Parts: sequence; C-alpha cells; structure tokens
Amino acid sequence: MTHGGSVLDASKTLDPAFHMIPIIDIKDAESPDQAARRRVALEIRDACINVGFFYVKTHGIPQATIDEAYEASKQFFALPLKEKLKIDHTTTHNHRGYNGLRSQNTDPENDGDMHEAFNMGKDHFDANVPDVKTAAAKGSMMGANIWPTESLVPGFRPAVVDYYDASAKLGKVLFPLFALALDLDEHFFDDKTKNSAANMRLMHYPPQTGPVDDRVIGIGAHTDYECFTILWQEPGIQALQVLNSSKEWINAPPIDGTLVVNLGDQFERWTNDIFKSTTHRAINRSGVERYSIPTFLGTDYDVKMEPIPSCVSAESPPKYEVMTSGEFFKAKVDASYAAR
Ligand SMILES: O=C(O)CCC(=O)C(=O)O
Ligand SMILES: [Fe+2]
Repeated sequence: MTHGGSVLDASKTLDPAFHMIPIIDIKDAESPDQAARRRVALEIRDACINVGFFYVKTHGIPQATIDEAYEASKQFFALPLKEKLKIDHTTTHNHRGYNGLRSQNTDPENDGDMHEAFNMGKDHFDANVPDVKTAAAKGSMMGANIWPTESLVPGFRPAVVDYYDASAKLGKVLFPLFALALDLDEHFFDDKTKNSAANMRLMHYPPQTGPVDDRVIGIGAHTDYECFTILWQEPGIQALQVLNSSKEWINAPPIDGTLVVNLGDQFERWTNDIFKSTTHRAINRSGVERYSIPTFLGTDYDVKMEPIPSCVSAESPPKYEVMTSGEFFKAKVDASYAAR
C-alpha cells in the first residue's frame, strides 16, 4: 500500500450518484489463485466506494437452507400475538426475541416501523466468550437467544440456526475480500471476528395499501450499524430502496440466485467514510405479506474501530471518535427502540 492509498484516490475521482446496484459473482472468493481473489475484491471495492450496496452471486448458501428459514419465518409470524409477546425483546437486555409492529423506529423522523421481527444471534458460545451475565452487566449485546415454544413452531429453531450459521459462514468469506479491497492483508479481520458478533433478524412486513402515512413505513430510512449486512429478500416483491447521492431512491429488487450485501456504519468508521454506509428503507406496497432476513456482520464487541491507515491522510484526517464496536452498536440499537 502506498502512502495516501489508491482507495482514497479512487474515492475522490468517482461520483456515487449510482442508478444501478452491481451484481458481483464471488465464485472465486476462495480460489487458490490470489489474482482471482483480488479481481473479486476490486469489484467489491468499486461497489463499496460508489454504492455501498451490491448483489452477490454464487454465495454458497444452499437453497434448501433458505427455503427452510423462510418457511420457519412464516410459521412464526402466523402465531397469535400473545404467543409472540411471550418472547418480547423487552424481556432481554440485548433486544433478542420478538419485536412487534411499530415497536421499533429506525428513522427518528418517523412514527414506528411497519414490520415485526424475530431477533437472534449465535446460539451457543465458545468458552472464550465472556459469560453472558457479566457481559449483560456491562451493557453488552452478548447473551443467549430466546425461542418460541417448540411445539407451536416445530423445527423453527434448527431451521433458523442453520440459516444463521450459513450466513455467518458467508460473512467469513466476505471479510477477507473487504480486507483485500482496502489493500489490507486478507487476514486483517480474522482476529477481530472470532466471537461471532453477528445478529440476524427474521422480518415480516404486512402489506401497506391505500394511502400510506410516510412516517409509518416498513422500515424507515436508516443506515445499518455493523460492518456489512447480508440480506435475503422474498422473491418477486419489490420493497427495498437505496438512496443515492442525488437523493433519489433506487429500487433494490430481489434477484434470483443472489443476496444483497450492504455496508454499515462500522465500515464507514474503519474507512473514514471511504466505504459508504448507504441509507435505505423498505416499504411493502405489493398487496401481499413480505418476508426478509438480514444478517448483520460486525467485528467482536471489544474491538476498537481505529481508522485504517490507508484511509486517512493530512487532507482527510480521522472523522470519528475511536470506540469499540460493542459500545457503538448497543447505543444505536437501544436508540432505535427508545422512542417507542
Ligand atoms: O427488509 C429489507 O429489505 C431491509 C431490512 C433492513 O434494512 C434492516 O433490517 O436493516
Ligand atoms: Fe438496513
């Protein structure tokens, strides 16, 4: 990496008023040929600097794993509200479990998101992860999952955990590509992502028809909080929109055989804004139910987000206070529920 860095240079010369979200085939992500891996990383670099969103093709998550999580999700949200409320997120310190319609407000200008969700994270912990109770006392996002009664949703937990594990594994494939995209050692994030700080949400958006209050939409305009998100969207339903620098909303429809990847605020902080954490929202005007599953991949909660040297210079001094990813993430998530 040269001083000043090609990443920084590129960000100065390109205009991110995108109208299309690129599709990137990551079949060579783990190729033994370093040049092939680097080619994928360069495509990712362009997308990260200009768009903050891309679709990944050949992502490796088996269709059966997706189908089972989708079915499990439909089964869960069809439960009576009183059952879902038995695992309400307010019973946990880290917002695991169920959040009902309008219980979250992602855009502070809005009046509650028109989605319900089931929130979870890694379902078992390695011995080196801090004890759940200690972590909770420290206000961490660590902690166990809570699950609906098995007999009400048979097979829910294994189906959800399988998809979680598959998307976390895809995250492990993507981190080295992001590192390469930043001209870092491919293993840069390895020791920063040992404890699976990945969180996942099953989301359900009821259809919104007729006049819709702009302040009550599926999920209000927001950026994600972690390094990046892997998003599965129900096929055939347009709902997700991404804001470009001309303040136009660009549709991000589901595309067969792909998943959406978008960057979050942690990467923006690591890269001093060179990687874009792009604003997005979702509104379901399709007339039918919509389901989606985002998995949010961040670094371990005790990792300090220090700007990557190639991303700062005399002309571009560090913009962000250095804090741990856990402090940052908890503050953001708490705030998204606070006003409700
Ligand atoms: O459901 C979607 O398409 C988007 C969800 C989202 O942006 C989020 O949960 O952060
Ligand atoms: Fe999001």
